[in-house]
Amino acid sequence: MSAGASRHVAASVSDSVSDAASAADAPRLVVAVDGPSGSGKSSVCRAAARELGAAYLDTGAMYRAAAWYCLDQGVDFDDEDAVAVAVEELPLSISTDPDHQTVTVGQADVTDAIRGSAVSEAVSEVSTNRRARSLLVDAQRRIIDEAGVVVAEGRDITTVVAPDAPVRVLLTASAEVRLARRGLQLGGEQSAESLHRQVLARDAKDSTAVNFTEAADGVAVLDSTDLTFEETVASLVDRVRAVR
Ligand SMILES: Nc1ncnc2c1ncn2[C@@H]1O[C@H](COP(=O)(O)OP(=O)(O)OP(=O)(O)O)[C@@H](O)[C@H]1O
Ligand SMILES: Nc1ccn([C@H]2C[C@H](O)[C@@H](COP(=O)(O)O)O2)c(=O)n1
Repeated sequence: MSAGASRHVAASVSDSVSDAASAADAPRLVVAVDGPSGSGKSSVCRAAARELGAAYLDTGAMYRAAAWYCLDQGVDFDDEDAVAVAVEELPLSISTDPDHQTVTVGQADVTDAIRGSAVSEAVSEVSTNRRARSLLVDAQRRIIDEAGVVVAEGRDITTVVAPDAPVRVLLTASAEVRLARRGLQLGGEQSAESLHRQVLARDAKDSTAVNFTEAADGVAVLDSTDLTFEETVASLVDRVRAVR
């Protein structure tokens, strides 16, 4: 199966937002993965999707793109209605190809910009906005539906976006290990305070909107604290192959 290639720019978040488009009779399988910051969701799920020949959906990138758009439009984050309206009109397009992650807002390629500190610090203002969440959840369900076979990761995929997925996994690791991994990922020069803000403080704020610290009924825990990256990917892939 193909993970998709071309991109379509959407008129708003309510329209088509991904490159995923599967035929009605194409195989379907949703792999839902949630977990806290730095647990390895994006890297592990992207690698697993590649190995499975599946599409890959990074829902955090959608929240980040929404935050980028709010910043770009000068939206007042204290005004919940204004944030929701911005997300409603968000012209978002996201690739589901695990080999080519691209995110565009209108004509702007924001793939790199959404990883910057301005967006990282603002994104919880979007993810804790109920109307914004509801719009993005609807868009995610549409993308997943079109993708056929897809590994989707975030904070509420196992519980809200795709609670009926045949594979549902909470990917965890100890706070100490997650901080160390994020530090390494960012080049080893971040202060302890900065890492704490980017990992644990963000988790604390995001936890007020959704629960991703405990596995819901039927969700398997994959604790990667003592696993290598390759062992973690293999464990996820094995769980998918067991139901295929
Ligand atoms: N089992 C593992 N062993 C060692 N390193 C790992 C493991 N899993 C992930 N990593 C590394 O940890 C770092 C953080 O992983 P990643 O960015 O995928 O986390 P995340 O859960 O998507 O975080 P966030 O939600 O904040 O975006 C990456 O550099 C990744 O390669
Ligand atoms: N399904 C999701 C995905 C992400 N979020 C929030 C949590 C983060 O603060 C932000 C960015 O996610 P990341 O790129 O760090 O995975 O979006 C959420 O609430 N629900």
